[in-house]
Amino acid sequence: MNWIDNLRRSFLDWSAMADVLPSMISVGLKNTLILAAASTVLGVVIGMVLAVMGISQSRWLRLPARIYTDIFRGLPAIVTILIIGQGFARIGRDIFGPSPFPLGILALSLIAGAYIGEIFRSGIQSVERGQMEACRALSMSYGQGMRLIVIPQGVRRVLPALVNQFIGNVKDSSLVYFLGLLASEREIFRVGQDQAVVTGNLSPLLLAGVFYLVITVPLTHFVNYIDARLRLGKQGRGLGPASGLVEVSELAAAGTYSTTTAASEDSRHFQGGALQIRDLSMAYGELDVLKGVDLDIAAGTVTCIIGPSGSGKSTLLRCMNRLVEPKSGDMLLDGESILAMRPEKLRRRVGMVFQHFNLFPDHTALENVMLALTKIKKMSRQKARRIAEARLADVGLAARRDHRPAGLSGGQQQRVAIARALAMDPEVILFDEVTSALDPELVKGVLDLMATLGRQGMTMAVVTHEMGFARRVADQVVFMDEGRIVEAGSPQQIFDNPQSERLKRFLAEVL
Ligand SMILES: Nc1ncnc2c1ncn2[C@@H]1O[C@H](COP(=O)(O)OP(=O)(O)OP(=O)(O)O)[C@@H](O)[C@H]1O
Repeated sequence: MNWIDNLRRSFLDWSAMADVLPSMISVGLKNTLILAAASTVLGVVIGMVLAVMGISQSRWLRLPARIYTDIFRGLPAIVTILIIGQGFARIGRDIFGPSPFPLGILALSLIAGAYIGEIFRSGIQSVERGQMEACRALSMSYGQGMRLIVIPQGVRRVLPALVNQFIGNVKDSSLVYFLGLLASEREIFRVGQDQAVVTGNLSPLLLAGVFYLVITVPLTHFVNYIDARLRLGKQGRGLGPASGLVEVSELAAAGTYSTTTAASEDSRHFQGGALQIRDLSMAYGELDVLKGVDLDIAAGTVTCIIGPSGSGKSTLLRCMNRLVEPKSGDMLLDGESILAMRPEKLRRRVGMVFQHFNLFPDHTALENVMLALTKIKKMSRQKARRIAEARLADVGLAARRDHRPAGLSGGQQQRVAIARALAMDPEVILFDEVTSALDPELVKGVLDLMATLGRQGMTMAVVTHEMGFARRVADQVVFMDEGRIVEAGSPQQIFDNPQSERLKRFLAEVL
């Protein structure tokens, strides 16, 4: 078997491998890691700048980012390395001395930056819009929302892709030998190749290949593990997924909120604010969505807004905390014009709970509730923690405070969202179809909690399809159609004695 011997001599010459091993480790491995790590770090900086420019509103920021990316992604790596490494050799010598090593790192960084910028951009843009809305509803500015929630979440999503980029840099570092590195600067490939020439066989190169795999393969598995941990977080042991019955009993056990008792037995009392809406109109472009809405919501009362899909219910709610801006009209909160307030200041007083919860997935239940307290209200962590724990206990989730949203049922997530809004101590809470995304058996827990808040004097505007809830809990029911309030009155007036044809038809369909 002559050819087997040939192969063995070419690739498995153990003594040639043993000879090259020390310099492979002390020179090659070290330099490859320096090249790859430095160019990844620099590439991350360049990439983050490119990503922020790339998603900017300004064309003059987007355009240069686009051109940069197209150029450095389009050119073969070796061309960039030679152009930078040799074309700028003189300047490089003046700045860095005789070694071409720093220019090699720079060239690799410029290439990596173009890819990393695209990775970051797609990561940031893949974060659901609801996350930024939740930030704004918690009275964060756009910049704070980006910095605290959207960018970290986007970056976490692309962590595996970033590690792939590091792996790419490990491999691309083999190209900088073209620049004529000094002997002490040779990377893995160059050490292997030089020794292959000396021994006349490919075993040192095979060893170089093994070294590359030793770096890259464990890294891939490690990042997958980290990714899974970040996503799921630390899950409490022994607390499995909850059924609807468990959810209701969680609330009953919470003590402060009882699900069945009358107002006198509820221990808390909120100081709800009063809302007045005057001739409010709003349009999305050409589409008139609200057409002169007038509505009074007395302090400490529950107003349920019902109506067919597309009638403008959510838009009316979103005007009240200025997630969208009306075209004309005004809204008053305790007599003060909402439109004259700074939106961030308004949103401290008017909280919001969304259909899809919009919890921050990388944060535990406790951290979700604490975040705005520490970052917006500037409370100490201790104080914020105390308040957050109390609000989570109020909604029956003391035992699940260390869970991330992914480890909670929809009903529990929604109760965390309510605790998060309550923790800001608002005067009004807006509820936008908060049970529509829940499995039927989880709806009751959330509605019971809302009913209790209503009895405790929180001013609530509730867009809902739950007619039973509206009838049982609302002080006032408002029926909207085609951007107008068609009828408003007590639940008895609306459900038992509807006046307009449109409301009669609507009730016939939904009841
Ligand atoms: N961001 C937006 N851009 C453009 N049009 C929008 C936007 N949001 C809502 N609309 C449109 O405005 C109208 C009112 O929407 P809105 O969500 O307020 O209605 P709704 O009564 O809450 O309906 P639903 O019960 O289906 O949520 C609809 O025709 C909708 O398509």
